Amino acid sequence: MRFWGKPRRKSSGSPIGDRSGLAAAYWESRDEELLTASLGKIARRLPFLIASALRLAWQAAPFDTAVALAGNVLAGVFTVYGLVATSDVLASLFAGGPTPERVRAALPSLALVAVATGLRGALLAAAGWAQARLKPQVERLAETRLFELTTQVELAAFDDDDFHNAMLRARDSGVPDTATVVETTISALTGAVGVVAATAALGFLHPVLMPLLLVTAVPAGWAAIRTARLGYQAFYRLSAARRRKFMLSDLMAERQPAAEVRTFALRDFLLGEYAKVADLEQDVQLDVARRRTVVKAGGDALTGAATLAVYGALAALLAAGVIPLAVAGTAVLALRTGQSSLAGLVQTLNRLYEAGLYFGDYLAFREHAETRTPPAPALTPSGLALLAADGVSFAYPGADRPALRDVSVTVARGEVIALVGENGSGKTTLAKLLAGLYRPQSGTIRWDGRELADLDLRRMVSVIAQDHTRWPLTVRENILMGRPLEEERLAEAAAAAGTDEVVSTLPLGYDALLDRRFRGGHDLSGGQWQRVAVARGFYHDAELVIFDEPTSALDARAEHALFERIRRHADGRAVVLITHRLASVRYADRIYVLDRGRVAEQGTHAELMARDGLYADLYGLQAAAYQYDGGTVARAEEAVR
Ligand SMILES: Nc1ncnc2c1ncn2[C@@H]1O[C@H](COP(=O)(O)OP(=O)(O)OP(=O)(O)O)[C@@H](O)[C@H]1O
Repeated sequence: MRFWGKPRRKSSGSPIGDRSGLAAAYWESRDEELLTASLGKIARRLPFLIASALRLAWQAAPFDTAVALAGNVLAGVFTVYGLVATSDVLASLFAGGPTPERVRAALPSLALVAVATGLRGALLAAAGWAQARLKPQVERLAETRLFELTTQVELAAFDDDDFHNAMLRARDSGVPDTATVVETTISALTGAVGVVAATAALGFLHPVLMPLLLVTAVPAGWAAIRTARLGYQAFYRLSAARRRKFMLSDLMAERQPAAEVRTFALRDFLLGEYAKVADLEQDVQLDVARRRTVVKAGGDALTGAATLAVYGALAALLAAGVIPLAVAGTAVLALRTGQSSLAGLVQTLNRLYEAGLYFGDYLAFREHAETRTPPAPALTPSGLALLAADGVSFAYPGADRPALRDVSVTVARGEVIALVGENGSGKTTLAKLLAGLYRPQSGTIRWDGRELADLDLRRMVSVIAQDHTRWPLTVRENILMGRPLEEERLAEAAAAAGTDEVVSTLPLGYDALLDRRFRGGHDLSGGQWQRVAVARGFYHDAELVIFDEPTSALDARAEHALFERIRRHADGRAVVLITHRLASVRYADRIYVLDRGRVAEQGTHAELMARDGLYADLYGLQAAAYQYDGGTVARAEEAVR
């Protein structure tokens, strides 16, 4: 039951004071459905769920699936057999004659009961083992299939809220519930086989006994469903509170906000907020515990009454001579077996339906993600002579205005072009389009005359992103990123980016793990991380290298050295440089000035200064900021460099 189990939580991301930001989160999207699902709805959906789960189980582990299914079915057969043989034992014991003879007569049937029980136990053990083996294999297959898709879908899919939420739901709830669906499917099958076996045994004993099973099982089934519903209701009532609690727990126990919690003295405030939510949660849980106890007691009382009625009916059948005593005795055993199987079955079906909703999300996501996976291009370019974007426009999914409008730029081998402009003018977006990460909605981008979409650009383009990832790996792995180690190149790349200085301060050097969450892990400063990211770009010997704000966190000396190195790096490659440090783009072969998604100006530094437009304005502003004591712009520029 989800309510009592570990909730599927992800960090809420809600702002601290946001009391209204309690709308349902992606992992709660199914709560309402669980609350309102009718038995009919559950029953209609089950065949699809069971078929999908069994197909997946078969793909993950055919042998274990077969053993789990066959073991349970055969165990059911032996249950029937054992019950019928029990009736023979009782018939021999209740027959007339001296006791030793009656016992002797019962021995063959007794032996059959023992064999049937032993075989049933062995089959159930084998099925249980196969079932336990299935779980990790199914989970692994489900997860692998998901990640094969998430690493392949077009990048734009991650900018689409609906896609992103569906992906998170599939990953956080769908994958774990896939194994649950398989597990509960087999448990449901076990329960169903138990019910069928008991019913069949009763039928063998006397057809009139069959409906009695239903009478005893109905109250237990009702109690099982009612208890589950109470759990859903509570879970639903608490969903907003739970989200707030997750958020508070992140704020109080995570590393990143720890400093501000102290500097702003937020402790009492946060603990107070936590107490409010925890009180509410506790009240609801205690209320549910009380109501569940009442339901269970009611269910037990009703089951007792039903059992009494069934025994009364048995006694009546016995008195009327419809069934003999031995059959009545076996019927009691069969009823007990069937009763517990049926109550278990109802509970399992409820769980199956619940897990099935998330499993359904998983399946739907996979289907949708397939449609967002671009076909693998067959052509890998041998080099790059000219990359040309022509009349390119692009809008992010859901954005009300385009990030780029009718943009044309070119960069040739051996050139450095610079993209400059104010925040939000579209520089990073253009760089991502040039790298083939997004596709333009209109216009073309051609790599030596071929559309980017037709080319496999892996290993051809290297992007040092502005918001580069801080990979929780060693320094060496952070630079190599899966490429083979070439010591000399690693040393060169590290020296060019100034990463060698960072490495020399780490006790384990290149083997230092850059993640404080692990024992012996290190963290780096923003500038040190940037040096690692830049070394990665140099190490990956690509045809097109894009540096997006590579020096934003570097000190002045490192920045100067890096721009020098980038200029040299352009030898034999095409380089796109995005930076706000205009003094550093003076030597670019061409500068494109972007303004609200358009190329407002383009040319060399001298041409743009002579034009006295936006670039000259921005440049003048920066240079003026460096002027001191009446110094000239020329002196100031020197200082910038
Ligand atoms: N993933 C995204 N989804 C939606 N809109 C985006 C996304 N990334 C950027 N934008 C929007 O696109 C526009 C251009 O953004 P872009 O990051 O390209 O600007 P930029 O010139 O690189 O800015 P900066 O100098 O701040 O890095 C902005 O209006 C921004 O809000």
